[in-house]
Amino acid sequence: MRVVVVVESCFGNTSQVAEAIIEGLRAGGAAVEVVSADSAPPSLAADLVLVGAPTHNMGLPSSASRSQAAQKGGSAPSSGVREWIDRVDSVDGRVIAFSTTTGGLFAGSASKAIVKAFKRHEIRAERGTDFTVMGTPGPLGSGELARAREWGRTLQA
Ligand SMILES: Cc1cc2nc3c(=O)[nH]c(=O)nc-3n(C[C@H](O)[C@H](O)[C@H](O)COP(=O)(O)O)c2cc1C
Repeated sequence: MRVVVVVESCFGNTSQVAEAIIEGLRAGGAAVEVVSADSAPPSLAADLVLVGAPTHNMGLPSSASRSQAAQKGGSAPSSGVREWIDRVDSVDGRVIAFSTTTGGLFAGSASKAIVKAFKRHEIRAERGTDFTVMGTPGPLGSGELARAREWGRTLQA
C-alpha cells in the first residue's frame, strides 16, 4: 500500500503524531511519503492520503492564526493545509483527515474542517481521529503517540 501524508504543524505536535502514524503504517509494510502542506503538489495519487493539521480557532490554521502561533513561540509556515486544499487539482485515493486539538466542548477540530474544505472542491474525505494536546504549544496527552501508532496500524487493513 502506498501512502502520502500531508501535514501542517506550528509547534511540532501534529508532526509528531504524523510520524507515529507513519511508524504504525510502515510496521504493516506500507510505503509512506510525508510532505509538508506548504510544499505539497496540487495533484496526488496514492492508495491512502492522510491530511493532518492543528486546530486553530475551531478549524484550520489561517495566516493570521499562524502569526499568533509564532508570537507564542511556534513557527509560522507561509501556507498550510487550508491553502493546499484550495490549490488542489486532484487527489486520487482514499483521503482521511486527522488533527490535534486541546479537546473539550468548544475546541472544534481541524479534521472536521479538512473534510468540509475538500467537500467544497468535490473531493470526498473521511474524518479520522483527533489527538489531544495539553495546551497551545503541547505537549501531546499521555498515550496519544501510542494511539497514533496503533491508528496507523489499523489503516493498513
Ligand atoms: C491561534 C491559535 C488558535 C487556537 N485555537 C484552538 C481551538 O480553537 N481549539 C483547539 O482545540 N486548539 C486551539 N489551539 C491550540 C492548537 O490546537 C495547538 O496549538 C495545536 O494542536 C498544536 O499542534 P502543533 O504543535 O502541530 O502546532 C489554537 C492555537 C493557536 C496558536
